[in-house]
Amino acid sequence: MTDSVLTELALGLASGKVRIVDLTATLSPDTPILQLPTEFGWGESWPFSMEQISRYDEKGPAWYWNNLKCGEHTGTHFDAPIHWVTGKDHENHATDTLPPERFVAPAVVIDAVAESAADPDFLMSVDFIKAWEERHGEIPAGSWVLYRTDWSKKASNEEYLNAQDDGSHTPGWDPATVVFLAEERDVIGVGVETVGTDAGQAPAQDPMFPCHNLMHGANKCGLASLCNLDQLPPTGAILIAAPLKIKNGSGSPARVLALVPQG
Ligand SMILES: O=C(O)C(=O)c1ccccc1S
Ligand SMILES: [Mn+2]
Repeated sequence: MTDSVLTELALGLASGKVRIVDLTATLSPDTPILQLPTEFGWGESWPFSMEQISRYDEKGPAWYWNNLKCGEHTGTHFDAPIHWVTGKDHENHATDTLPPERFVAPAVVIDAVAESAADPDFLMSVDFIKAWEERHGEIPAGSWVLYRTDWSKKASNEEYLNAQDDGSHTPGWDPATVVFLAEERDVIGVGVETVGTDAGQAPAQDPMFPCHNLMHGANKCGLASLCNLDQLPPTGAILIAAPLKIKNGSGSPARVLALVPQG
């Protein structure tokens, strides 16, 4: 009798034929957060903070716990379609109403490390995607598209945010690429290593913040501040990425894992 597919998965995990890769950055008060232009409420989204309630002491003799405070879009996090005005009218578009089927899905990884190292304002084009598809096949519908830049390996928050007088300079998307992925390839959404799914110079793009505008407008999702994408194959990984089930939430910090076939 053939084993069920989940039995096969369990055997694969036990044997190491399926490896689990953690794509999540550690969440701490040092976690870098998005720097928006001052006219867009910069500073209203708080850095992550923890306030100890007790640690096996007079306030809690047998327990250790903390209060947490942060914005929804902090650290490695999930963007729901409700996050953007263009996604506001979709159904089941918030963190508590998104279908759970969106939280486990295949992922492809597009390597733009060299391009984004050469130009921090690199915008991934449709031609760049199509050249990738020539090598790896068409991006399957229902996949996450992960944008590998190795940005998560930057030595400091300053280098990671790469803020200059005219804002941050970090890679992102040509608007046409977002439309192509959302409409021609029907992806679940895109994931990036940078602090947000859009380029640092996205406020000056047309439309402003095109990945948020067009991806959430198409009822798609986003993942930001991912790490370890260098440990994933171009195709074949399965992503487990779920937001906290926050009522009417626009997003939330998430633990993002990849199941990667070995050998
Ligand atoms: O979703 C985010 O984390 C994000 O990048 C963002 C949040 C709010 C406003 C603009 C942006 S660009
Ligand atoms: Mn976000």
